[in-house]
Amino acid sequence: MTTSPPTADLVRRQFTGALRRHRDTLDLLPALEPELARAAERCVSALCGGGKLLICGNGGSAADAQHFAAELTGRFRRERAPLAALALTTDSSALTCIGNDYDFADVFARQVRALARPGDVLVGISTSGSSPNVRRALSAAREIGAHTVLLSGDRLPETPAEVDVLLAVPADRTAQIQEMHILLIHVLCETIDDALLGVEA
Ligand SMILES: O=C(CO)[C@@H](O)[C@H](O)[C@H](O)[C@H](O)COP(=O)(O)O
Ligand SMILES: [Zn+2]
Repeated sequence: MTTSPPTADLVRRQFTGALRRHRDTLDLLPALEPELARAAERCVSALCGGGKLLICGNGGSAADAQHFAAELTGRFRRERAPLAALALTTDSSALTCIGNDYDFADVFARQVRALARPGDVLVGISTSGSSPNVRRALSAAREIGAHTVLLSGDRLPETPAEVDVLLAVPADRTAQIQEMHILLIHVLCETIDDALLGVEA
């Protein structure tokens, strides 16, 4: 099979679309910024109080969950102590055992029941907002007394009952929502670092 390079037209459309979605998200900031602040505040209070962040998602969002956790256990931009964050997507033994013996919809919720404590934060990442394993994880976290944050797109009609903070980006295609999610995740990382280290002059 031969492959042809992308046409200039396709590349231009992709970049123009991405710019438009960034602009749309910027326009939504009056609504989004308070939610981002609430999400960051819950993360900081968990981390400062001896708690942790648990993060989950499927496919590309599993990669985003790992990316987010690594920014915290490693470092984001500035030097600081490692922060307690764990992606629930990385333990193939837990994922296959729970998926095989129980249900794939329980792969994150069961880990949440094992690991989450009151005051922790469960961050669910789902472009549809409706993946059963992410939604069950949020419900399990809520039952335990952990805070719940959901990153999604614009397909949810309303904030699910089990979600404290909804960060919904104005896009409806999975890949495009993911592109905005990684921006929000980096904004959260910067906000967390500012709270812990002080705002840079
Ligand atoms: O990355 C992509 C598409 O860009 C896919 O791997 C995508 O993440 C998967 O289809 C997921 O299963 C979608 O789940 P969700 O975002 O709706 O929760
Ligand atoms: Zn993707």
